[in-house]
Amino acid sequence: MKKIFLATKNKKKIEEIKTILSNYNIEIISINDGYDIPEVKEDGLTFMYNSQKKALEIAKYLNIITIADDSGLCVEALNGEPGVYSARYAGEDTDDKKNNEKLIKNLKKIDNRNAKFVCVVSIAKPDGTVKSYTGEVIGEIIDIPRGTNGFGYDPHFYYEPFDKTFAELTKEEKSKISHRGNALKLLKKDLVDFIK
Ligand SMILES: O=P(O)(O)OP(=O)(O)OP(=O)(O)OC[C@H]1O[C@@H](n2cnc3c(O)ncnc32)[C@H](O)[C@@H]1O
Ligand SMILES: [Mg+2]
Repeated sequence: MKKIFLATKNKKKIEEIKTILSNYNIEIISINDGYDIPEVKEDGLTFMYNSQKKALEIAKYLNIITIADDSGLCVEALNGEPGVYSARYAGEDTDDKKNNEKLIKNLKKIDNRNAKFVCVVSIAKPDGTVKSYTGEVIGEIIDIPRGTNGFGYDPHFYYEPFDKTFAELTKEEKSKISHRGNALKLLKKDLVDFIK
């Protein structure tokens, strides 16, 4: 069975990506399987740049085909912030709670709550070949958090078609409509050919 490494230190992402790629005849491995991977500096200005950098560096380091995800929340009234800085919105030594507090504070007295999650998934080979796929999902930011599933900004991301926040969805429900799910849907079309 072919092996693919998931280059992320975010265990919630690992769970979501494994859910989405579960029906393939591939073995998905990650830091949960005892691999120690170096920190990849996310110093690009775009999701695409950071996503490819993470996938390529780890593919070369481990000599295994590698998938990476760079993602974030883009809020219209904040000119697309926090964007590529989503994970460290409230500073280098931050967490989901502090990031969410900063987000809600910055949206105080702002009526326009339009936002989108963006995800760029990249798959890279140790020889430097890389392909990327982008997925998005549109929602609204609500002040009062709802739900305990998911991670990051999920409790504040209201998805109108389901009348729920992303944190009120199961992994399976979220993956069907999420930015990550949408990006991985595109990757899946190429996957078998890419890993041949
Ligand atoms: O870089 P890796 O190791 O993959 O893990 P990370 O958590 O640092 O991931 P990113 O650099 O891509 O930053 C993404 C941040 O954007 C937010 N985010 C991305 N996808 C999300 C989702 O599905 N739900 C909620 N927040 C999300 C959340 O704050 C993440 O920490
Ligand atoms: Mg990161």
